[in-house]
Amino acid sequence: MAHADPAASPPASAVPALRLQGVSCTFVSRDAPGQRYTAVQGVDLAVGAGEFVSVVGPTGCGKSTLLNMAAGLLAPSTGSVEVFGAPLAAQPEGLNRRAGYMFQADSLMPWRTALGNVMAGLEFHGVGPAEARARAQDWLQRVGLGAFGDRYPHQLSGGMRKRTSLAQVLALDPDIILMDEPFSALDIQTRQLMENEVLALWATRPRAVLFITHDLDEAIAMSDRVVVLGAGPASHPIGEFAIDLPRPRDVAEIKATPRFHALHAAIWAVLRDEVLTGYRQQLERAA
Ligand SMILES: Nc1ncnc2c1ncn2[C@@H]1O[C@H](COP(=O)(O)OP(=O)(O)OP(=O)(O)O)[C@@H](O)[C@H]1O
Repeated sequence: MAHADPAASPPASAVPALRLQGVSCTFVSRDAPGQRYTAVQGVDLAVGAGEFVSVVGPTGCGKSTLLNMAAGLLAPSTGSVEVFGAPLAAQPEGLNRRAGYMFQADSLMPWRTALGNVMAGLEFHGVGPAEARARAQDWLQRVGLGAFGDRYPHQLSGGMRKRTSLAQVLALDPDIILMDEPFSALDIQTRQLMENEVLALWATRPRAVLFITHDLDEAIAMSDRVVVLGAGPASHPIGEFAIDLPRPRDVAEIKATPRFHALHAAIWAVLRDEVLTGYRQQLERAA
């Protein structure tokens, strides 16, 4: 019996869902408009299909810049972004259509109900109203808001609004999820609930996740891998850590384990000086 040569035709799963290769991003400087500021430089970062990867780094080091490039919202100055092996710029309008995004700020439309908000994304993607309604209702149910579909965003708590945003993203069934500090505005208990819910939903269908956070505890508790970015300018990954904690995880419980503490100590040893540098830079700019 003939066997395929694995080197000649790698399995589809070997193609990363997302790959940033030699990526840099240079802006016109905010502090001195005549000058340019290279936020990130020479960044190589891949997220496998179904892999949960967090990026941590000091404030202002370029985490959101990386995420925006992965989303296709920002074009790299040099280097390339590939989505399941296809260059991003070659995709319609350069947007990453395989990805759903969840940002720090609420992206809900205040004039639409929770159900209307979840339906809106589906309808925008061409799903008919009846199916959009059914899928939106199903996702609201799954995030625990089945009875709240008729509420407007201002009638929902911060955690409920986050759940609605999560339903909005997951209803589109993206293969990649890009999250930029999605829970940082929540109180600690609600945040832990949301983190556990995201992990539980992710476990039912693991998608590639690129998760940006300031919070090293959150990064370790959630991820398969944590990437540490150095302080800017020209920030780039300076460390990468496989998180070998067992799943399923409860984020509060996992943080009490010796392995979690060992991982935290190892990553913090790399991150600490960068955080201090980032903080110093911020003070200098403010002076
Ligand atoms: N549109 C822009 N124009 C000019 N400079 C920018 C622009 N966007 C980002 N920057 C600069 O690039 C650097 C990286 O910004 P970015 O928001 O990616 O960092 P971050 O790590 O996400 O920050 P934080 O941790 O504070 O959220 C910062 O110094 C920022 O001021």
